[in-house]
Amino acid sequence: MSSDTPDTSDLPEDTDVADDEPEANDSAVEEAAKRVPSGVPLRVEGLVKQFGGVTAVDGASFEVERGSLTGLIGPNGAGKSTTFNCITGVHEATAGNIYFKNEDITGMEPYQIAQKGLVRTFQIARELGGMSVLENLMLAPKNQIGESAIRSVTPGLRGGVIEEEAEIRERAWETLEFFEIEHLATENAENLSGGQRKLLEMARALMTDPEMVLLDEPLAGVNPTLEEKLLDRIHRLREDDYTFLLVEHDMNVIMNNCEHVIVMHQGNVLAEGTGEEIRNDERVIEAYLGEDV
Ligand SMILES: Nc1ncnc2c1ncn2[C@@H]1O[C@H](COP(=O)(O)OP(=O)(O)OP(=O)(O)O)[C@@H](O)[C@H]1O
Repeated sequence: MSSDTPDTSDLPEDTDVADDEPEANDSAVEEAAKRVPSGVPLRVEGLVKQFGGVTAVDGASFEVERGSLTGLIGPNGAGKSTTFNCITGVHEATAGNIYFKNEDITGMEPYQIAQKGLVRTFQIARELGGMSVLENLMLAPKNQIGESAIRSVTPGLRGGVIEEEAEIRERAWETLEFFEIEHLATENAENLSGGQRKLLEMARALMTDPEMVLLDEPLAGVNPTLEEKLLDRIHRLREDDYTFLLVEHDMNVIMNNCEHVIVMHQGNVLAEGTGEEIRNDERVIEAYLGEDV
């Protein structure tokens, strides 16, 4: 399947793509269509990942809807992190395929996948801990995307190229303000609290102008105030058409925030549905064996 062919089948009904549009609008419509990704940006098909004799992921298949906040849950060892690592190119899949916006990204390098707009948050590495929060943000696009292909982070200009440091700096400040951590701009990252680090990790991911963000336990160790702020920002970004896939052990967070939940168990997808459906699914209850679902 060609990655360059936009899938317009999921265009909302109120878009101005119509047969009777005047010809003068055609190029504008084409441009708009190019910016509209598939309704299902992420599709995982029969994913298998083995480490020696250990099968961590065993044929998992699922889809994530564009603009959704989808939860990926499962008991310890279910294969969630390994799935994340395969999707983002950190691990090479043993078998199966991963499609992002209808393009087969299986086997691509993490930076190539990031270039396509699919990123995951990473813990702030030790070497970045000694740098300021602002420097951490300014380095993020270069680290994850590669200097030659830094995409504009200005809404509506996705796909453009920015090279000037001033623009990256401006975007970094906007991102700091969005997370209300501009007062920490000059602070060394290693001095941040656990919760502030989580905000910085998320902010770094956003600096790469992603369309989809994979969040692996973004709220672990975060106090309730910062947790509320982080969730609020995720919802605001989602309204802005970002897509999120969230691994989180706190079931209340999943149930209260995710409109769709995928449950993994023993490397495969056990069940999918709304939080309510999942909560009442006997197979899920059994898989967790007494954990509070
Ligand atoms: N690098 C590795 N080498 C060998 N086995 C691994 C490796 N990574 C994961 N595994 C194994 O694969 C299985 C799935 O692990 P994974 O970390 O993906 O599960 P998880 O659902 O994220 O678990 P948790 O919720 O506890 O973080 C586990 O049995 C784990 O021990």
